[in-house]
Amino acid sequence: MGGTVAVVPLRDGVSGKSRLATALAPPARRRLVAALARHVVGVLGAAPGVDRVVVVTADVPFTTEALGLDGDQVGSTGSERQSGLPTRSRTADLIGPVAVVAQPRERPGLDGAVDVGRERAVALGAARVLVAHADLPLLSPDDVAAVLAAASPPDRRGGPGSERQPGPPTRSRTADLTPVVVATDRHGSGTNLLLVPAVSPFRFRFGTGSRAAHLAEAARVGLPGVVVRRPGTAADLDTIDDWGELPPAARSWLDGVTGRAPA
Ligand SMILES: Nc1nc2c(ncn2[C@@H]2O[C@H](COP(=O)(O)OP(=O)(O)OP(=O)(O)O)[C@@H](O)[C@H]2O)c(=O)[nH]1
Ligand SMILES: C=C(OP(=O)(O)O)C(=O)O
Repeated sequence: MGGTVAVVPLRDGVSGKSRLATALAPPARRRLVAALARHVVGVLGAAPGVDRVVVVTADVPFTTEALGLDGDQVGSTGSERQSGLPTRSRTADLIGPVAVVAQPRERPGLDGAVDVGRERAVALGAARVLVAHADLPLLSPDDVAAVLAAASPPDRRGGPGSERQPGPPTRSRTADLTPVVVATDRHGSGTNLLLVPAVSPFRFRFGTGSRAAHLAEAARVGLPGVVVRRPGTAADLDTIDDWGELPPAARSWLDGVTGRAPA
Protein backbone atom coordinates (compact mmCIF):
# COMPACT_ATOMS: atom_id res chain seq x y z
CA MET A 1 0.00 0.00 0.00
CA GLY A 2 2.74 2.45 0.96
CA GLY A 3 0.39 5.13 2.23
CA THR A 4 -0.68 6.36 5.63
CA VAL A 5 -2.70 4.42 8.17
CA ALA A 6 -4.27 6.37 11.01
CA VAL A 7 -4.19 4.68 14.40
CA VAL A 8 -6.70 5.81 17.01
CA PRO A 9 -6.35 4.44 20.55
CA LEU A 10 -9.66 4.32 22.41
CA ARG A 11 -9.73 2.80 25.87
CA ASP A 12 -13.37 2.03 26.63
CA GLY A 13 -16.65 3.64 27.55
CA VAL A 14 -16.18 3.31 31.30
CA SER A 15 -12.76 4.37 32.48
CA GLY A 16 -12.04 7.23 30.08
CA LYS A 17 -12.31 10.94 30.71
CA SER A 18 -11.75 10.39 34.42
CA ARG A 19 -10.58 13.99 34.79
CA LEU A 20 -14.14 15.03 33.97
CA ALA A 21 -15.66 12.70 36.56
CA THR A 22 -16.45 15.47 39.01
CA ALA A 23 -18.57 17.22 36.39
CA LEU A 24 -20.05 14.38 34.36
CA ALA A 25 -21.71 11.17 35.49
CA PRO A 26 -20.57 7.89 33.89
CA PRO A 27 -23.33 7.74 31.22
CA ALA A 28 -22.55 11.29 30.11
CA ARG A 29 -18.83 10.53 29.97
CA ARG A 30 -19.57 7.45 27.93
CA ARG A 31 -21.62 9.49 25.45
CA LEU A 32 -18.86 12.09 25.35
CA VAL A 33 -16.13 9.52 24.64
CA ALA A 34 -18.30 8.00 21.91
CA ALA A 35 -19.14 11.33 20.25
CA LEU A 36 -15.54 12.51 20.24
CA ALA A 37 -14.28 9.21 18.89
CA ARG A 38 -16.87 9.23 16.16
CA HIS A 39 -15.87 12.74 15.22
CA VAL A 40 -12.13 11.98 15.10
CA VAL A 41 -12.55 8.71 13.19
CA GLY A 42 -14.96 10.40 10.79
CA VAL A 43 -12.52 13.21 10.09
CA LEU A 44 -9.63 10.80 9.57
CA GLY A 45 -11.75 8.65 7.30
CA ALA A 46 -12.63 11.69 5.21
CA ALA A 47 -9.12 13.14 5.11
CA PRO A 48 -7.28 12.86 1.79
CA GLY A 49 -3.98 11.11 2.39
CA VAL A 50 -5.30 8.73 5.04
CA ASP A 51 -5.80 5.30 3.51
CA ARG A 52 -7.12 3.34 6.45
CA VAL A 53 -8.17 4.00 10.02
CA VAL A 54 -7.35 1.43 12.70
CA VAL A 55 -9.01 1.93 16.09
CA VAL A 56 -7.32 -0.02 18.88
CA THR A 57 -9.53 -0.51 21.87
CA ALA A 58 -9.88 -2.46 25.07
CA ASP A 59 -13.65 -2.53 24.49
CA VAL A 60 -14.62 -3.68 20.99
CA PRO A 61 -18.41 -3.74 21.56
CA PHE A 62 -18.41 -0.18 22.91
CA THR A 63 -16.21 1.05 20.08
CA THR A 64 -18.09 -0.56 17.21
CA GLU A 65 -21.31 0.78 18.64
CA ALA A 66 -19.89 4.22 19.30
CA LEU A 67 -18.61 4.43 15.74
CA GLY A 68 -21.82 3.10 14.25
CA LEU A 69 -19.99 0.15 12.72
CA ASP A 70 -21.55 -3.23 12.17
CA GLY A 71 -18.58 -5.53 12.48
CA ASP A 72 -14.92 -5.42 13.27
CA GLN A 73 -13.91 -4.20 9.83
CA VAL A 74 -16.38 -1.98 8.06
CA GLY A 75 -16.10 0.43 5.20
CA SER A 76 -18.92 2.84 5.76
CA THR A 77 -21.33 4.14 8.36
CA GLY A 78 -23.40 1.34 9.76
CA SER A 79 -27.06 1.54 10.53
CA GLU A 80 -28.14 3.82 13.33
CA ARG A 81 -27.92 1.92 16.59
CA GLN A 82 -29.80 1.99 19.84
CA SER A 83 -28.53 2.62 23.36
CA GLY A 84 -28.32 6.38 23.53
CA LEU A 85 -24.87 6.61 22.04
CA PRO A 86 -24.45 9.38 19.51
CA THR A 87 -24.30 7.97 16.02
CA ARG A 88 -23.41 10.99 13.87
CA SER A 89 -20.46 13.30 13.90
CA ARG A 90 -21.16 16.98 13.55
CA THR A 91 -18.72 17.36 10.74
CA ALA A 92 -18.19 14.11 8.94
CA ASP A 93 -19.71 10.74 8.31
CA LEU A 94 -17.44 7.77 8.45
CA ILE A 95 -15.82 7.37 5.09
CA GLY A 96 -13.36 4.75 3.96
CA PRO A 97 -12.28 1.57 5.62
CA VAL A 98 -12.27 1.61 9.40
CA ALA A 99 -11.02 -1.39 11.35
CA VAL A 100 -11.52 -1.99 15.05
CA VAL A 101 -8.74 -4.00 16.67
CA ALA A 102 -8.90 -5.50 20.16
CA GLN A 103 -6.06 -4.49 22.46
CA PRO A 104 -4.64 -7.64 24.05
CA ARG A 105 -4.72 -7.61 27.85
CA GLU A 106 -1.05 -8.44 27.97
CA ARG A 107 -0.24 -5.23 26.08
CA PRO A 108 -1.91 -2.61 28.26
CA GLY A 109 -1.72 1.16 28.23
CA LEU A 110 -1.73 3.87 25.61
CA ASP A 111 1.71 3.08 24.19
CA GLY A 112 0.76 -0.60 24.09
CA ALA A 113 -2.39 0.21 22.11
CA VAL A 114 -0.51 2.36 19.64
CA ASP A 115 2.13 -0.34 19.16
CA VAL A 116 -0.64 -2.79 18.30
CA GLY A 117 -2.01 -0.27 15.80
CA ARG A 118 1.37 0.24 14.23
CA GLU A 119 1.80 -3.50 13.79
CA ARG A 120 -1.55 -3.64 12.03
CA ALA A 121 -0.50 -0.72 9.83
CA VAL A 122 2.73 -2.51 8.89
CA ALA A 123 0.72 -5.64 8.05
CA LEU A 124 -1.40 -3.46 5.77
CA GLY A 125 1.75 -2.25 4.02
CA ALA A 126 1.66 1.31 5.33
CA ALA A 127 4.67 3.58 4.94
CA ARG A 128 3.58 5.95 7.70
CA VAL A 129 1.45 5.81 10.80
CA LEU A 130 -0.58 8.78 11.97
CA VAL A 131 -1.55 8.35 15.61
CA ALA A 132 -4.51 10.51 16.59
CA HIS A 133 -6.10 10.69 20.00
CA ALA A 134 -9.82 10.11 20.04
CA ASP A 135 -10.65 13.26 22.00
CA LEU A 136 -10.03 16.14 19.56
CA PRO A 137 -13.33 18.00 19.14
CA LEU A 138 -12.03 20.62 16.69
CA LEU A 139 -10.05 18.31 14.42
CA SER A 140 -10.80 18.86 10.71
CA PRO A 141 -9.56 17.28 7.47
CA ASP A 142 -7.45 20.42 6.91
CA ASP A 143 -5.69 19.77 10.21
CA VAL A 144 -4.94 16.21 9.17
CA ALA A 145 -3.65 17.47 5.83
CA ALA A 146 -1.40 19.97 7.64
CA VAL A 147 0.14 17.23 9.78
CA LEU A 148 0.78 15.07 6.72
CA ALA A 149 2.19 18.03 4.78
CA ALA A 150 4.60 18.82 7.60
CA ALA A 151 6.42 15.60 6.72
CA SER A 152 6.85 16.46 3.06
CA PRO A 153 10.30 17.28 1.65
CA PRO A 154 12.02 20.42 2.98
CA ASP A 155 11.25 22.59 -0.05
CA ARG A 156 7.55 21.98 0.41
CA ARG A 157 7.52 21.92 4.22
CA GLY A 158 6.71 24.66 6.64
CA GLY A 159 3.09 25.55 6.03
CA PRO A 160 1.16 27.56 8.58
CA GLY A 161 1.52 26.17 12.07
CA SER A 162 4.54 23.94 11.53
CA GLU A 163 8.04 24.54 12.82
CA ARG A 164 11.13 22.46 12.19
CA GLN A 165 12.93 21.61 15.42
CA PRO A 166 16.65 22.14 15.74
CA GLY A 167 18.58 18.96 15.88
CA PRO A 168 20.74 16.74 13.82
CA PRO A 169 19.53 14.43 11.17
CA THR A 170 22.42 12.09 11.57
CA ARG A 171 21.94 9.84 8.57
CA SER A 172 23.08 10.37 5.01
CA ARG A 173 20.80 12.29 2.70
CA THR A 174 20.11 9.11 0.78
CA ALA A 175 18.37 7.58 3.79
CA ASP A 176 14.65 8.13 4.34
CA LEU A 177 14.62 11.22 6.54
CA THR A 178 10.88 11.71 6.53
CA PRO A 179 10.37 13.74 9.68
CA VAL A 180 8.50 12.72 12.75
CA VAL A 181 5.62 15.18 13.17
CA VAL A 182 4.30 16.05 16.62
CA ALA A 183 1.06 18.02 16.87
CA THR A 184 1.01 19.29 20.42
CA ASP A 185 -1.79 19.96 22.85
CA ARG A 186 -2.74 23.53 23.71
CA HIS A 187 -0.13 23.62 26.49
CA GLY A 188 2.59 22.75 23.99
CA SER A 189 3.76 19.85 26.16
CA GLY A 190 1.71 16.84 25.05
CA THR A 191 1.13 15.00 21.78
CA ASN A 192 -2.32 14.90 20.23
CA LEU A 193 -1.26 13.60 16.83
CA LEU A 194 1.98 11.93 15.86
CA LEU A 195 3.21 10.97 12.40
CA VAL A 196 5.99 8.39 12.28
CA PRO A 197 7.42 5.92 9.78
CA ALA A 198 5.54 2.63 10.02
CA VAL A 199 8.72 0.58 10.22
CA SER A 200 11.11 2.24 12.61
CA PRO A 201 12.81 1.78 15.97
CA PHE A 202 10.91 4.89 17.12
CA ARG A 203 9.25 4.13 20.48
CA PHE A 204 5.98 5.72 21.50
CA ARG A 205 6.22 7.71 24.69
CA PHE A 206 2.77 9.11 25.30
CA GLY A 207 2.02 10.69 28.66
CA THR A 208 3.18 13.77 30.51
CA GLY A 209 5.78 15.72 28.54
CA SER A 210 5.32 13.57 25.45
CA ARG A 211 6.12 16.34 22.98
CA ALA A 212 9.70 16.52 24.29
CA ALA A 213 9.87 12.75 24.66
CA HIS A 214 8.75 12.17 21.07
CA LEU A 215 11.18 14.76 19.69
CA ALA A 216 13.97 13.13 21.69
CA GLU A 217 12.94 9.78 20.30
CA ALA A 218 13.02 11.19 16.75
CA ALA A 219 16.57 12.41 17.36
CA ARG A 220 17.53 9.04 18.83
CA VAL A 221 16.49 7.26 15.65
CA GLY A 222 18.10 9.93 13.45
CA LEU A 223 14.99 11.60 12.10
CA PRO A 224 14.16 15.31 12.03
CA GLY A 225 11.30 16.46 14.22
CA VAL A 226 8.60 18.91 13.18
CA VAL A 227 6.08 20.43 15.57
CA VAL A 228 2.61 21.42 14.43
CA ARG A 229 0.47 23.83 16.40
CA ARG A 230 -3.01 24.53 15.10
CA PRO A 231 -6.26 25.18 16.94
CA GLY A 232 -7.81 22.02 15.52
CA THR A 233 -4.93 19.76 16.54
CA ALA A 234 -4.20 21.43 19.88
CA ALA A 235 -7.65 21.16 21.46
CA ASP A 236 -8.07 17.91 23.37
CA LEU A 237 -10.77 17.53 25.95
CA ASP A 238 -9.41 16.22 29.22
CA THR A 239 -10.41 18.80 31.82
CA ILE A 240 -13.05 21.36 32.61
CA ASP A 241 -10.53 24.02 31.67
CA ASP A 242 -10.20 22.41 28.23
CA TRP A 243 -13.99 22.55 27.94
CA GLY A 244 -13.96 26.25 28.76
CA GLU A 245 -11.39 26.91 26.04
CA LEU A 246 -13.59 25.48 23.28
CA PRO A 247 -15.38 27.81 20.88
CA PRO A 248 -19.11 28.22 21.60
CA ALA A 249 -20.29 25.96 18.77
CA ALA A 250 -18.17 23.04 19.97
CA ARG A 251 -19.20 23.64 23.56
CA SER A 252 -22.85 23.60 22.66
CA TRP A 253 -22.38 20.39 20.62
CA LEU A 254 -20.81 18.68 23.62
CA ASP A 255 -23.27 20.19 26.10
CA GLY A 256 -25.95 18.55 23.96
CA VAL A 257 -24.12 15.22 23.92
CA THR A 258 -23.61 15.12 27.67
CA GLY A 259 -26.88 16.75 28.62
CA ARG A 260 -25.32 19.44 30.70
CA ALA A 261 -22.85 22.26 30.71
CA PRO A 262 -20.07 21.52 33.21
CA ALA A 263 -19.63 24.33 35.70
N1 LIG B 1 -6.68 1.47 23.63
C1 LIG B 1 -6.30 2.29 24.62
N2 LIG B 1 -6.49 3.62 24.47
C2 LIG B 1 -6.11 4.44 25.48
C3 LIG B 1 -5.51 3.96 26.67
N3 LIG B 1 -5.27 5.02 27.49
C4 LIG B 1 -5.70 6.11 26.82
N4 LIG B 1 -6.21 5.77 25.62
C5 LIG B 1 -6.75 6.66 24.59
O1 LIG B 1 -5.74 7.61 24.30
C6 LIG B 1 -6.29 8.89 24.07
C7 LIG B 1 -5.71 9.87 25.07
O2 LIG B 1 -6.14 9.43 26.33
P1 LIG B 1 -5.99 10.27 27.65
O3 LIG B 1 -6.41 11.68 27.43
O4 LIG B 1 -4.63 10.04 28.18
O5 LIG B 1 -7.02 9.53 28.59
P2 LIG B 1 -8.59 9.68 28.69
O6 LIG B 1 -9.15 8.34 28.99
O7 LIG B 1 -9.17 10.33 27.47
O8 LIG B 1 -8.80 10.65 29.90
P3 LIG B 1 -8.36 10.50 31.47
O9 LIG B 1 -9.12 9.34 32.04
O10 LIG B 1 -8.81 11.79 32.05
O11 LIG B 1 -6.88 10.31 31.47
C8 LIG B 1 -7.80 8.70 24.16
O12 LIG B 1 -8.26 8.46 22.87
C9 LIG B 1 -7.95 7.48 25.04
O13 LIG B 1 -9.16 6.77 24.82
C10 LIG B 1 -5.32 2.54 26.80
O14 LIG B 1 -4.81 2.03 27.79
N5 LIG B 1 -5.73 1.77 25.75
C1 LIG C 1 -1.37 11.11 26.62
C2 LIG C 1 -1.18 12.40 26.41
O1 LIG C 1 -1.99 13.41 26.80
P1 LIG C 1 -3.39 13.45 27.53
O2 LIG C 1 -3.37 12.41 28.60
O3 LIG C 1 -3.48 14.83 28.07
O4 LIG C 1 -4.41 13.20 26.46
C3 LIG C 1 0.00 12.94 25.70
O5 LIG C 1 -0.01 14.16 25.45
O6 LIG C 1 0.93 12.19 25.40
